[in-house]
Amino acid sequence: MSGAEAVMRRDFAARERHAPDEAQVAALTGLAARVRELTEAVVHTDVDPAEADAVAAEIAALTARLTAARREHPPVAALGADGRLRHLANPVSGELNPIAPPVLLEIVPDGGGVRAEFTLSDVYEGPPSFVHGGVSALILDQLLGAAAAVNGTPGMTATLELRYRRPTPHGVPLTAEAKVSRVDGRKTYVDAAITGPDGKATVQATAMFVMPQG
Ligand SMILES: CCCCC/C=C\C/C=C\C/C=C\C/C=C\CCCC(=O)SCCNC(=O)CCNC(=O)[C@H](O)C(C)(C)COP(=O)(O)OP(=O)(O)OC[C@H]1O[C@@H](n2cnc3c(N)ncnc32)[C@H](O)[C@@H]1OP(=O)(O)O
Repeated sequence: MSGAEAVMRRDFAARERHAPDEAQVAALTGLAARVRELTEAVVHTDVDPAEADAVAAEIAALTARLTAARREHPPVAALGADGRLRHLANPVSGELNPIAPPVLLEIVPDGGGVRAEFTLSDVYEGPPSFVHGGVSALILDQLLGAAAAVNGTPGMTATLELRYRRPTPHGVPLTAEAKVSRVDGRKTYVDAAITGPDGKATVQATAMFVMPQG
């Protein structure tokens, strides 16, 4: 067993024992949604410095309340009741993670890979009016990895190649799709793209995932 695999297995087992129940997931999903609204409000606010200081003090108090009962690790990915992989704390798909848009993935039937429909707010802006290229890479890495996992050949991202064809607009519906093209032993090759509302690809990606030895 490789070092990375041993660490992941040990970590996974520790987190599985402390998975949140459904009532807690529902409440924390609502909490994360409010924090996303807070992030957007912080990015756009034009309040004066005294008001910003007063709000910061209130937020610090709220953070202390949440920290009163703290998990050692974020919740682990788990199989949901519908048989889908739920990445509750994932920075792309995690409904409990305020930094995730979230981009919720659907499995395309009959080996069609995975897809997602989502809209990114200007919190994710890079160039004016457009999505940050690193955010597009993050989302694509998640879709590519999920397609490899859904194919039954999960792995760690070993290579990720991106082609930025057109700027990706924020504030409009986007689609992303990923599908396995080839499996060669422990290596899985996957293609993906983000498509704008006009149906044209804005970013195309190819990745290779390697299942750690053992
Ligand atoms: C318990 C294990 C679970 C592992 C699976 C993990 C997750 C799957 C579960 C659910 C996934 C669901 C959704 C997906 C969600 C998110 C996706 C995001 C994924 C990430 O965000 S992940 C973080 C970024 N990622 C890393 O942090 C990787 C760091 N790295 C390593 O952990 C090792 O480096 C590793 C494992 C990559 C290889 O390690 P290794 O020891 O197994 O490799 P080894 O040397 O045996 O090579 C075997 C053959 O692959 C070729 N090869 C290897 N590496 C290559 C490279 N980079 N470029 C070109 N070729 C490469 C060799 O050339 C050889 O090829 P050949 O057989 O032809 O000679």
